[in-house]
Amino acid sequence: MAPDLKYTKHHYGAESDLQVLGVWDVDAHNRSKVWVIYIHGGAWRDPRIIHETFAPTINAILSEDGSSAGLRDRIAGFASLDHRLSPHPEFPQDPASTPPKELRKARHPDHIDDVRSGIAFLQKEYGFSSNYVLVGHSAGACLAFQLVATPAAAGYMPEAIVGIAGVYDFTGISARSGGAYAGFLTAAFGDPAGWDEVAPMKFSHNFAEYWKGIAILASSKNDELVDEHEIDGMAAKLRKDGCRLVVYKDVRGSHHECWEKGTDIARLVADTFKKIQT
Ligand SMILES: N[C@@H](CC(=O)c1ccccc1NC=O)C(=O)O
Repeated sequence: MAPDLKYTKHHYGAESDLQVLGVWDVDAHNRSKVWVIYIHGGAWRDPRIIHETFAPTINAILSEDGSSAGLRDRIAGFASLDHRLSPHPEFPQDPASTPPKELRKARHPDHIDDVRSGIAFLQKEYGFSSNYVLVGHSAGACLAFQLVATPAAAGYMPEAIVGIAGVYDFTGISARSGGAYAGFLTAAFGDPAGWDEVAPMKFSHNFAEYWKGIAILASSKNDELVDEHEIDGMAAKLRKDGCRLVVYKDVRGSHHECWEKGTDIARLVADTFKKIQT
């Protein structure tokens, strides 16, 4: 797992074993350098998709032969966040016998509260202010945009968000899935009547109001789980709000292949570094 970097696992919360994050130190205390922070996907509930799934991308960014040659010198470190998860019917837990810290019973806003706490923990430790690129896959991309939608996070706004295969419109994707996604969306966000209020594509406020960063949205034509409506709708919302936006639809492979391989996410991060100041 990114073998030439020092890896440390930190607990940023005491309520759940999932309130942890991983740090891969490149030049962590150099405040002129940029952090790359990852939020995994897994539909807010999949216990198999955890912060360590960022490792292939880190390796691809550090490999000098790809699109990211020379990038290492600009990077302070990599961090990857876990957050509390919602219940998953394929991984049932008995509340009577499961230790409270292991029980997956999160419901919005628990996931986003944890993302905010995790980033606050990193800020306290390393003080990088806005010198970070926030990368999110699927549900993680949704969480990244939820983060910058609230003024409470103002001190910690990222210079850029890279959203890959993101889920941004819960009502829309649930309808297009023929109801197949209603289970995990309800587990994460409760009654469908409240979904639009918390879905990034449906936010009533303007994204550019609190966040001045650049949005990079990416998708794969071969994504079997998240269709093109999600990226198109989110791009339209960000464009309407006047955000700086770049859209890439050239990610390869199935929904989960991009983080399993890491090379396409590495390329997106490298392109993002070309667009930011630091
Ligand atoms: N493996 C996941 C499914 C999943 O990740 C997913 C399925 C449909 C649309 C988006 C998904 N992931 C988003 O984070 C699960 O079954 O919980």
